[in-house]
Amino acid sequence: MINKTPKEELSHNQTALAMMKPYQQITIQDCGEPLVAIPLEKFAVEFPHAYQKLGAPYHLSSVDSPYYLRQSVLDRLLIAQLQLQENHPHWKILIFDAYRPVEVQQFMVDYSFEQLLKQRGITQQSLSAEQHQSILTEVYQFWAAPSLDPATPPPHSTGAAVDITLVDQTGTLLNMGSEIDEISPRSYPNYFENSSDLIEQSHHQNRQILFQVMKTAGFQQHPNEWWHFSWGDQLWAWLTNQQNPEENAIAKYGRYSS
Ligand SMILES: C[C@@H](N)C(=O)N[C@H](C)C(=O)O
Ligand SMILES: [Zn+2]
Repeated sequence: MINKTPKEELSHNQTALAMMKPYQQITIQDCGEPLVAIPLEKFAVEFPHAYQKLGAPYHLSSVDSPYYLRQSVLDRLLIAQLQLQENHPHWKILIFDAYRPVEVQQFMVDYSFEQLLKQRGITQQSLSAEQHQSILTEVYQFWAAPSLDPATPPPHSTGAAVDITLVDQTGTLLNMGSEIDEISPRSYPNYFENSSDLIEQSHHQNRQILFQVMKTAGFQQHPNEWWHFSWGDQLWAWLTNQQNPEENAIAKYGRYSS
């Protein structure tokens, strides 16, 4: 992990502020619903969890597992899976990530920044201020800022967001054409929509199956990420209002604190 100097810390925080997203202006009135354990036997899941494998600090939180969601969000995820199984018996939703403490959000932002440096063969020593800024901007297109401000919680820290994919009746992952968390345009939900390549068309169809069942259950999809869905958080409310301005939706969930 990169140990940030105070100057770098300031620069990370300034970039996060400068990159405030429009959905972060949405009012939050937390309904106080509990965070509940996901019944993992009903879904598909990978063990060990991807971020726990990387050493993410779940132990700092009172909820020390990613497999938690707010009650109504879990209810809707179960509805989405039933919807999926109407057309695809025995297929399952694979839960990649759900509740994420802010400490883990910070860890993953730092990790993703470090990975991009590695991929581009840039060392900390040779990193210019411009490169630093531009790589951080890329990271924040896919990761929410690890804000501790109650008015701008990272979506997963509310317990209302979930990162998922699909497995078929044999437990095999459907090919979505890119890995979860890939920082690239291939992660955009409709990236393969107009492809003439048959394999890429099947990636799009698979993404559409996931999108449709989640939409039916009331979820909104992150505009840059085929795998990220939420119900009741600020992004959900903002997207709902974009689609139907008369809704005036506000967020039902803020950062979860026990
Ligand atoms: C990158 C992905 N795992 C994710 O969860 N992104 C959203 C926007 C987040 O950080 O809340
Ligand atoms: Zn997510």
